[in-house]
Amino acid sequence: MELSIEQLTFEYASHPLFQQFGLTLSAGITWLRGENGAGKTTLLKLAGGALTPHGGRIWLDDIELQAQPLAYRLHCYYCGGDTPQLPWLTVQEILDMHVGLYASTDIALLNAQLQAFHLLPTLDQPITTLSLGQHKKMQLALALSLPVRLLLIDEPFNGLDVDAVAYLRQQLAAPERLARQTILLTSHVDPQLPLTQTVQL
Ligand SMILES: Nc1ncnc2c1ncn2[C@@H]1O[C@H](COP(=O)(O)OP(=O)(O)OP(=O)(O)O)[C@@H](O)[C@H]1O
Repeated sequence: MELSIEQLTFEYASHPLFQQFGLTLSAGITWLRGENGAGKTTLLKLAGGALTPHGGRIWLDDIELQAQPLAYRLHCYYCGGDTPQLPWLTVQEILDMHVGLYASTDIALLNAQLQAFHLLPTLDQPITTLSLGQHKKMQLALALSLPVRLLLIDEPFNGLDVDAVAYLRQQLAAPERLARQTILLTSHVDPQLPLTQTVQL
């Protein structure tokens, strides 16, 4: 598994953020560092196909994002902690939607992750009624279950209780996961995970 970003150019109206930016990531965890406003979240969104580059190319193995956007997206999951996009759905309906999109999802694994994050009692709640930490946990339960090659996680530990932080560290550090997934995460504190590399923006 390899994420390859070539000559990436991207700017917001008043912020030229990336100019001819390049990055290659292999399997395992990459810690993306940088001060507030450096562009970490923007880079995750670009790599996840949630923002469109103004120049350059992004590949996941042999799938180019711009050329095969749907195929690319089916191999990656962006875990951003953003507010829900479909606020009228319940937690279960959000989960079902993801299971429908990512066809070979292991449902038993997803249920185990939901149980570990104490989310099973929330399944019938409207997604908007989850607390910040519960919403993060729902996204992380999906991140840890979906059969994707690329995981993009913005500030994985923000808003989590102590037990959830420990559980997430153990799950992310599992050797079989590190062998099969490319994980790009941002964190302002040392994530205390086995790292393949650190990238400073
Ligand atoms: N939609 C937008 N329109 C205009 N500017 C934006 C937009 N989103 C982000 N920016 C600006 O782009 C820059 C990078 O933002 P980004 O969220 O990627 O930074 P970050 O490194 O993740 O920051 P933090 O550590 O604070 O989360 C910031 O200066 C931000 O104000």
